[in-house]
Amino acid sequence: MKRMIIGEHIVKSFGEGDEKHHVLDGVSLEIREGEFVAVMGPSGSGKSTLMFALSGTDRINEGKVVFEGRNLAEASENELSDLRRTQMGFVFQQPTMLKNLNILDNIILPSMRDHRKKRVEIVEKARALMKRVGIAGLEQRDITQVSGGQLQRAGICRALMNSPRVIFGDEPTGALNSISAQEIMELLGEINADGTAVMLVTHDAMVAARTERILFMRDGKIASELKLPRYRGADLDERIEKVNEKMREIGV
Ligand SMILES: Nc1ncnc2c1ncn2[C@@H]1O[C@H](COP(=O)(O)OP(=O)(O)OP(=O)(O)O)[C@@H](O)[C@H]1O
Repeated sequence: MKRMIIGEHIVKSFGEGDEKHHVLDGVSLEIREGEFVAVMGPSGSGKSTLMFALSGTDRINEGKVVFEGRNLAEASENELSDLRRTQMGFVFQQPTMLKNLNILDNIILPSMRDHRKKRVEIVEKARALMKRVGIAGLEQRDITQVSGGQLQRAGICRALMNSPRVIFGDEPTGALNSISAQEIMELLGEINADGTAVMLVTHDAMVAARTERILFMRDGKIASELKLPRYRGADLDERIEKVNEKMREIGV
């Protein structure tokens, strides 16, 4: 598979002088087209910061991030925001949705900024996605009238509206009970199987065990990596055990 994102010796620091702290301390990695990757590691090890660096959400201090052949350091803020909107989807622990809009309008909101598209086409796409993720019929509900799992599905629809090349997820199952979490992972697995790369930050070994490559971070560096065969619905417990074993081995 072709390389999609290349990170070379990424340094990201916060603070000044004596207070300066390298949150990412020379991280190099590659994400290939269609890959399913998880990032694990202790709290504060730099997982979310890495995701923000790779997605061009945050500028880095040193090193390089190349997305689809494009050096992000050379892109303007507008170009970065276009790139994120058209090529990337984002899913967070709690989908940030507006209370005064119903589910459908929340899903289509970011796409409505693209004036080249007609509302009717955008709505049609949103309805198709809602059907695909199992929340057809909830279009007119308020965001307070659906379950956490349903809201996350709506967040995933929103992330898929522009058919991104990659979905970045920061603890996408973190606010869900274990059944909903499994269902959301099932869905992300299907989206990945259709060719969209997925990169998830997680503390949950069950989540990581469903991916095919797990990066373990410690102190702003990638301390280790675990590769797994593509998950096909069996042996999840064994996979979880492999993840836990690796974490014990490297002490994270
Ligand atoms: N904007 C910021 N300003 C200052 N420090 C920051 C900023 N963003 C992150 N940090 C610091 O960088 C470190 C890494 O943060 P990051 O959120 O990447 O960790 P994480 O591994 O994702 O942690 P968690 O699992 O708790 O979400 C933390 O010490 C955090 O306080």
